[in-house]
Amino acid sequence: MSGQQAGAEQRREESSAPTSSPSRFVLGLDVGSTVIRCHVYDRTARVRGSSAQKVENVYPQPGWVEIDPDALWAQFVAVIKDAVKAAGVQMNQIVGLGISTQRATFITWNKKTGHHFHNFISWQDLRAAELVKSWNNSLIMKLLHGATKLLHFFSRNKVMLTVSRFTFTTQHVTLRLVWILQNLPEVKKAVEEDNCCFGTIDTWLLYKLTKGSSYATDYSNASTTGFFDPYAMRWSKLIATMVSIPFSILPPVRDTSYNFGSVDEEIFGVPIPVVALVGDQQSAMFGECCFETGDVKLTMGTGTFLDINTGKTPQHVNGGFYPLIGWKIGHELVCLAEGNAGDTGTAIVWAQKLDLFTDAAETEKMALSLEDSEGVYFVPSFSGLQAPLNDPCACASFMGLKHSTSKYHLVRAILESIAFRNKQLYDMLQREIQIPVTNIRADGGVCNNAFVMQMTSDLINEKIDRPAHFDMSCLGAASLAGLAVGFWADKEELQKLRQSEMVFKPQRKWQEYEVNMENWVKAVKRSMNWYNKT
Ligand SMILES: Nc1ncnc2c1ncn2[C@@H]1O[C@H](COP(=O)(O)OP(=O)(O)O)[C@@H](O)[C@H]1O
Ligand SMILES: O=P(O)(O)OC[C@H](O)CO
Repeated sequence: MSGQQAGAEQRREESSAPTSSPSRFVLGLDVGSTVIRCHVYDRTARVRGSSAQKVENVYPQPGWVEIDPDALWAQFVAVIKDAVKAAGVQMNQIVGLGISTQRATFITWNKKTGHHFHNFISWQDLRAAELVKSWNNSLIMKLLHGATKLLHFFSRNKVMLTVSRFTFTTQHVTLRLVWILQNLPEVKKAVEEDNCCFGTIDTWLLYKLTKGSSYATDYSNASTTGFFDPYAMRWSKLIATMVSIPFSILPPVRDTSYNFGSVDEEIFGVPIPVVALVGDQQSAMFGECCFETGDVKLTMGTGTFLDINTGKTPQHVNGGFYPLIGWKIGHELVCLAEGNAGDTGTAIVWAQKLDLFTDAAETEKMALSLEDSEGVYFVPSFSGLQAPLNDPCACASFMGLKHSTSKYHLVRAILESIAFRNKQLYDMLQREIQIPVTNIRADGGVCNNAFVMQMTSDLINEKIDRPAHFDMSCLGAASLAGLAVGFWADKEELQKLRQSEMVFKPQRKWQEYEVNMENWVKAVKRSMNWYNKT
């Protein structure tokens, strides 16, 4: 049954329901890299109850980042129960569940027993760095690039242009999955016996929630794996064949707002329909109501993700920004182009662990208490540097430390580095995407920070709108779920419900930052290729 069909049924049910029937709500969940949270939304999109827990990443070796699936499952169930309790409502008042997830974090499990073969391998994990390097320098890639460049020259076909510029990254699932297939004998054996399931977090949660009766992902999540073809809208035969990923382990891909099946009654006591699966950045885009071509959102959570709505067709790859499926709802297909920086909130969390402050909220005042960072620069690169530099071997570093450097300077340098990365990404967007930017909307935990917001607005010389609630991934998932069950009629209704808290306007000319930014770029360059030398 499609999301729209489910919606029609729900609307029918509501119109015949007695007026005294209890209020209904939808749940929006976001499984982030730092926090897993659930909000209970009413019809006005107001949050009626919430719950959140910190996600515990596991670091078994330098550069490896994993999540224990059993711990994640326990947290997922707990935040739902706690949020519903906090809202003071009953589980049977929940008409739909929408799940937004960190993308490209994956797991494999035994098809017969449902037992996982290993922890989730996070999108931040660098174990495939060597594979990435050797594939990108391989003869096959050179031949592929050469052949498609030639084909593009004669045909002007944009798909050929995209393939001619395609490179692997550690953030893609592709070569991390290849690493698992090559290094875990148990997985290899299961694949040979056709007993292996692959899934990103959404797929695995759906499988767990439905006790194995539903196995699927959605287009937005699939498009972030690195081996999905957004032009043909199916798993990429070319990439899967090239790196030997067996098709037999991949889930079917469905619409984003869709009836994926109901939660097994044993879990929450009632069978709640799972009616949206969506990648967190695409979800934030939907929650921000970035529905029109040219709408931009800037999410600053664990990482920074800058996305632009590019309309119905995927953009060709031009270096840094990559094409993604935003969402598919029936005949409506929205594509995005995205650029990212891997370490944003991670830098804040790291500094907090060092006791530079006790609460992230303090960082804003600490930064504002100084005129400048006194020539101290921070390079936010715990998981390498993404576009435009694309260096998985870059190190995180402070440069320009002096006897007079205090923790305040360090904190200010960290916040400035986030704004500098935003400027780098925005410049890249303007260079690569030939679509005029309409609105820019920010979200994610770090957008709480007015220092980072103002400096970003100054640097890019644009207004940036901050919503009343920053958990746009939760709201997006809830919105997509709500549309599927007729809780909300259409996107126009959602647009009317959107609340802006503040608009940051440029106050200083970007040239005032020019010298600082140049010095920061110098620091970034000096941090590059570090782990190759040591
Ligand atoms: N006022 C603040 N200033 C700077 N960082 C903040 C502030 N409030 C929250 N954060 C950071 O936001 C991050 C969490 O953002 P969130 O969007 O919830 O992450 P994710 O969805 O990736 O799990 C954390 O690293 C936290 O330290
Ligand atoms: O955990 P987040 O919210 O920073 O998002 C992670 C991204 O989805 C990775 O692609």
